[in-house]
Amino acid sequence: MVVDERIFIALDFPGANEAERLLAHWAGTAKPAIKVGYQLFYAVGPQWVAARKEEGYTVFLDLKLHDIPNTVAKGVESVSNLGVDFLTLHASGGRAMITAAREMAEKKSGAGGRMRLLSVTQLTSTDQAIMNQEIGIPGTVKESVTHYAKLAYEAGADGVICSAHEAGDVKAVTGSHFLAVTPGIRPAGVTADDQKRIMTPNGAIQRGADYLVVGRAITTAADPKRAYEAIVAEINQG
Ligand SMILES: O=C(O)c1cc(=O)[nH]c(=O)n1[C@@H]1O[C@H](COP(=O)(O)O)[C@@H](O)[C@H]1O
Repeated sequence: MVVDERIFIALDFPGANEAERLLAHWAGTAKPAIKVGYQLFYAVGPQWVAARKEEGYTVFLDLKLHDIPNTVAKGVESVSNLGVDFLTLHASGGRAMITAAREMAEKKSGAGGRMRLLSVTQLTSTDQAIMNQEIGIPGTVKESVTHYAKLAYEAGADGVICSAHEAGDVKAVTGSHFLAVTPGIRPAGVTADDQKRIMTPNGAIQRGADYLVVGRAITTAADPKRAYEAIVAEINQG
């Protein structure tokens, strides 16, 4: 069984039973990288997450922190104790908030290294009309994403969450090592659901994405492992 560290499976489930049933498909094989969002986190708590780390999973904790710098730093302090690999925070929280998070992540770095911080730019469920008319940000989505990417880069984040459409633009205004992590992944023939800025797995890699976040295309498939393996095969085709 092949796993690919570039794919994070979004464990968007109501509880531990559902999440563990999904992970059981990989029992006895290499472990896929997982993303725990707040639906699962609020249900199962930090101990469940720490236990997955102890089992050897690469864990991306998607809590999308957004608050005053001191509060976010304290949140990062607590999350750092879990040993997770990645944590999200909103770039729209501003420079001081992101820098406070980075400083705390550094202070708390241990033998396993430092937790990496990913700043959310414009959600992949947002298109230009929503951004302009509802959120009140003028211009194009690309302009907003690159603005936030530069801010996040300068403030000390390790990368951003953006759609694959902007992955190359993000690299152009930051650097090749600044991570572009892309949800909104839809293999050919899979419905977009609530996502607006979607891309196929191979299209995302071709546009410079470092990591793909894939939820329903795997978790609601009749055979989740087969769906995952098809995505691995697609991105390795090049
Ligand atoms: O931060 C995220 O992970 C995220 C940011 C974003 O802009 N869009 C987005 O879809 N996500 C997450 O990525 C996953 C996408 O799920 P699917 O649309 O089912 O593949 C969900 O867990 C979302 O919370």
